[in-house]
Amino acid sequence: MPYRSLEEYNIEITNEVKDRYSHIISEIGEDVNREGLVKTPERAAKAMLFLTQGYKQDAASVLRSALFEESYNEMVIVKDIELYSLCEHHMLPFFGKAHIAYIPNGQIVGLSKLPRVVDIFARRLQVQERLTEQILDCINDVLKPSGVAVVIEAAHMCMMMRGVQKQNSVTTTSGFRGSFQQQETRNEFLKLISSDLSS
Ligand SMILES: Nc1nc2c(ncn2[C@@H]2O[C@H](COP(=O)(O)OP(=O)(O)OP(=O)(O)O)[C@@H](O)[C@H]2O)c(=O)[nH]1
Ligand SMILES: [Zn+2]
Repeated sequence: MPYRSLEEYNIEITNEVKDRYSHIISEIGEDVNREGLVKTPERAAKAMLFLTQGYKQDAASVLRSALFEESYNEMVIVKDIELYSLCEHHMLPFFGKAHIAYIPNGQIVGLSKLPRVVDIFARRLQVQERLTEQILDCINDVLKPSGVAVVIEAAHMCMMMRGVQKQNSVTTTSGFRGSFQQQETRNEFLKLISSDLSS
């Protein structure tokens, strides 16, 4: 296969996806040549490729890029990280918040890298359970902390706009490794993520 630059590759993929969106728009009974829809297949293709860009990103190397040796060994919590993902069953959004904690074991990570890891795994076709575990495992494998915990609370559009049509249900998933498997540590984390410092 001839060499293609990343830019050429992206243009090619965008065009492929765009053609398929054109077809879908026709199939649902719309006129793809109508003024408001002329650019829609391209916009939709770019949006879908943006929302699934996580396949091309390596969460572990993002974490590895900002590790610092420190003796701090208390709980570090980054809570209320907003997330947007796509459910793999309907390709409809699910969205909400992730809360992450870890207890360092000789090294800390740049704080911004935790939300970056959330985005990398969220920007794929997902189920909430696997998303939770992938974030957890990635942090555990790279930081090798004394413990790590992840809680995700999310609303699923496939349960709101269609199907069972429940507007207010929120799904919570969680995962705990190392010292978070102890009741006391886990409870401290759960208490801290449910507290609102501004009130
Ligand atoms: N466990 C889990 N299920 C999910 C997630 N996102 C969507 N689902 C569910 O995936 C299931 C797919 O079930 P199916 O019966 O094959 O699909 P369906 O006929 O469209 O189901 P309904 O949504 O009940 O209409 C549904 O129950 C969805 O609610 C997720 O992140 N985790
Ligand atoms: Zn779904």
